Amino acid sequence: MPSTLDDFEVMATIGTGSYGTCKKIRRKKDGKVMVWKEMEYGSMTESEKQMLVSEVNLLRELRHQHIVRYYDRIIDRTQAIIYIIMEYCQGGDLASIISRNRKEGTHVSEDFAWKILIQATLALKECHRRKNGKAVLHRDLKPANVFLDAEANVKLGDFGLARVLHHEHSLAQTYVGTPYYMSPELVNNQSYNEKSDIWSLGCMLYELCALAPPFTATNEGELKRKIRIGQFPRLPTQYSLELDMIIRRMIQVECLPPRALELLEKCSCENSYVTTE
Ligand SMILES: CNC(=O)c1c(C)[nH]c(/C=C2\C(=O)Nc3ccc(Cl)cc32)c1C
Repeated sequence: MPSTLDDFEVMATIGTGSYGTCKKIRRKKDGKVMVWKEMEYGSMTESEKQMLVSEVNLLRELRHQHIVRYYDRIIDRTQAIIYIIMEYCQGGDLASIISRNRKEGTHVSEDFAWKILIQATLALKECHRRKNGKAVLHRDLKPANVFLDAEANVKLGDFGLARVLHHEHSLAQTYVGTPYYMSPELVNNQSYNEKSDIWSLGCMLYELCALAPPFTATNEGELKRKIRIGQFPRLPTQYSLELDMIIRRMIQVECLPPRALELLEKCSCENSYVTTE
């Protein structure tokens, strides 16, 4: 029996994310707390709508402990809104942790940084593992799209929708914000691939520790120049050389960053103290 809007009670608006509004909801029949992301599709072309539908169906196949679980979707054709029903992540997103640390002048611990690195890489490895020939690329890895459950375990969210809404003809969503995590292939107008996700993950982990992105600029031209050069400061000295080095491996211009699997092998030999599962 497909879900309807009446099956749920809206508890609160918890975020206006990159692609719509996130609301905390409670399922009436059993009280289970979930979220739905409301996305207006009225201004999308037919092909974008088809891409969105096939994208959501693909994402519903993703089952992994470090990827936000997609449960269902409701399409309200009268309002041209799709409601994507997903797992509730009580710990919120990494963007909130970074801004709080910036305000308080504090930093996440080394253990926490390794935990996020390993669990987010495990999630990417699952997505990049090709299923019937289709890898799911995130395309918009950033602190606002990485969530934490009640035990501060990673839950990667907003998978793949970026492709639909960043589609060059898309009117559904104008891209907002400076693309600090833009990978070298995007700077050079080449196609996005798995290693672009790894590059963005490296930038995100760098910002989690350093409280600023590796590459900053006042305009996109300057940002692209800095990314091409690929030089950025070492992590704050409270973080180990090993952590700095593995993040540096992910943000490499001269030779392509490693794939998720290679990263995990490197982590396991350098950090037996961080449990990965
Ligand atoms: C202030 N907001 C929060 O603390 C917060 C909390 C407790 N949860 C969230 C967001 C999500 C959440 O809890 N589950 C999600 C699944 C997919 C997406 Cl795109 C977002 C979420 C947020 C933004």
